[in-house]
Amino acid sequence: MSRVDRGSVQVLLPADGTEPGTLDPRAEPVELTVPTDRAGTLPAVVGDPVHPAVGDRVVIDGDRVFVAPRTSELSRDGSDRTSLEQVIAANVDVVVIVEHLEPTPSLGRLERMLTIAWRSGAIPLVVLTKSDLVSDTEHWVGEAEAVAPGVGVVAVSASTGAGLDDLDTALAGAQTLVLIGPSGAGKSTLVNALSGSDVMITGAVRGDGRGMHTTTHRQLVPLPGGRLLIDTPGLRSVGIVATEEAVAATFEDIEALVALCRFNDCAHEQEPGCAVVAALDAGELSERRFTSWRKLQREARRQAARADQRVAAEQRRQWRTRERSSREAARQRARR
Ligand SMILES: Nc1nc2c(ncn2[C@@H]2O[C@H](COP(=O)(O)OP(=O)(O)OP(=O)(O)O)[C@@H](O)[C@H]2O)c(=O)[nH]1
Ligand SMILES: [Zn+2]
Repeated sequence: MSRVDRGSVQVLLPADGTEPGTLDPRAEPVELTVPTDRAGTLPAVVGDPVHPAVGDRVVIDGDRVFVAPRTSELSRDGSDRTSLEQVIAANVDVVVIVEHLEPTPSLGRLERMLTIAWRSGAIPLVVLTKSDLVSDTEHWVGEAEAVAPGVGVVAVSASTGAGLDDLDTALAGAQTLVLIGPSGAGKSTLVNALSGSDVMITGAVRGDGRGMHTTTHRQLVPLPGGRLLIDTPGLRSVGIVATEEAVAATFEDIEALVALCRFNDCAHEQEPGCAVVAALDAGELSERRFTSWRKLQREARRQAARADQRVAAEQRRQWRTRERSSREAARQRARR
């Protein structure tokens, strides 16, 4: 699925003669517009109808289109009361976390983006950009590796081409990518470098006298080598949708310490036998990382509580509706 709009979605079909299930960027794929139902959903291969997202794969049976089960979901916090989370990209293999080396990278932001990535079910990869502008690239690669245990870290420069081969190697086997990162980190530049052409002329708006229309910008871009890049507007403003599990995955090192604390319910403050405080005292764990862990944990808990509240509110609403209709039914029975 290459584009999701209100009322319809665009599905890219492989051009004739290309391998089924792949999109060759040289062969112009066939685009199919599929209307959604009034609730904005499409039937799924398995289970309830789903709100389609860019990256969804479909199964076509005659003139019916079904959404295939997803391998991963990148979500943001739903803004309305009916959706707790809004899926903005589906079936992403690798979340490329883009952070600039100049200005100085933010390790806290890396941790935040790692939590988003782990939450999605995709594999994160950290890319430090603009290495041509700094002389301490190796230092920052080390820092990034320390905050991202088990995650690949690559430094690149789109200007000189340094590191682009390493990036290509690190992406081997990844079919569908998204790039997240702060504005100006060099995401669009990186995509153009990966694709060898300017594929990222995005968000163009055209006026034709009858109001403004955004030109059909493809939200899924086929890259050379059979890769797909998802670039939806929602991604640009992706807030954190954290869970405690995703935070734990991001701070694996601290979780390992927590397991060593003497008390199961250790708050890592004054307790005797606290392995976290011991690591802080020994300088093996930085205050910065400890504070960042605490902060993201608090956010995850707050989000879970908010989600619970919304579920409860929705249940109350459904209960009131049911109650009203059973009262109505009782009244009609009484009239007869
Ligand atoms: N020197 C240098 N400049 C770069 C490099 N990569 C990107 N830039 C510059 O950084 C600026 C921002 O790059 P973009 O690719 O537009 O950044 P972005 O992450 O897509 O930004 P948003 O679209 O705002 O999210 C541009 O002026 C680029 O030319 C690099 O490797 N080296
Ligand atoms: Zn402890």
